Amino acid sequence: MTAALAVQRVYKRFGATEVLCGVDLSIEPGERHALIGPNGAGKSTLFNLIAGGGRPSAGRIELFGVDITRLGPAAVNRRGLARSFQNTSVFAGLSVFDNLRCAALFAERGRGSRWRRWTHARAASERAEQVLDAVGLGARAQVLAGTLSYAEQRALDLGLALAGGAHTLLLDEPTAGMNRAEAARAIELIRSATAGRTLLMVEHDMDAVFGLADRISVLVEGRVIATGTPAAIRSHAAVRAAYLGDGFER
Ligand SMILES: Nc1ncnc2c1ncn2[C@@H]1O[C@H](COP(=O)(O)OP(=O)(O)OP(=O)(O)O)[C@@H](O)[C@H]1O
Repeated sequence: MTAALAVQRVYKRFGATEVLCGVDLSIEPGERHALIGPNGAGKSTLFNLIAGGGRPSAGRIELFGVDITRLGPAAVNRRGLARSFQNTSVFAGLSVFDNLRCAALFAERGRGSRWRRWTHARAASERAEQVLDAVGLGARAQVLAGTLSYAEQRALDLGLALAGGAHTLLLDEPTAGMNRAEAARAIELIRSATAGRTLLMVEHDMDAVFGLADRISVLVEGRVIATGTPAAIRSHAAVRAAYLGDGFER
């Protein structure tokens, strides 16, 4: 089967510093994959490269078999990969619904006849309605996005990626800055709203990682030292030594 996302022998150097040293990752369509590792391991650098925010020094990145190594962020996004940021990217002055409609319109942006543009506008509104419910913001549709709570803004941010039609999502610390109850709700929301899509997330919260991921890769000093199911990673001696610690019993 063609991988949804394939990272092949990827290196990244900044000057004399080698931050990524031959990273391989293969993520199946529909898989939820978490990337964990200590601070400075290179997780954000790898995310940037996948999303088109930089070029690897060497190696190749494929999205559903298509080489995206040298594409910029907009071109990668057009091919169905969306990245959500810790700093949410919602339009504060627009309503929740209009945020979602804009994302859907942008994805549906139609050229051609007036009739075709009208049908695109209608399809965008319908998609916005669907996503609104999927991310649990149905009751907040007409509220200005800037007045949402932080957790709601993260939900809307996820909604923007879904409304844009992304089949592959990169989530950057989706529960960062949330209390335990908010984080637990966010995990459930991500699980239900992204069903059937491919997910790669960087996350430090081990409840979120072990609760959501089908497989986990552990990055240490620019190298993937282990990839496996949560159970395999939990009991992996090198992972425990390098990252989880011996007190980790979840
Ligand atoms: N543009 C850059 N120029 C030079 N060094 C960089 C650059 N970007 C990142 N680095 C270095 O690369 C290393 C990896 O950083 P990165 O942010 O990818 O790690 P991380 O695993 O995401 O860490 P954290 O969990 O703290 O976010 C760090 O030592 C960082 O200082």
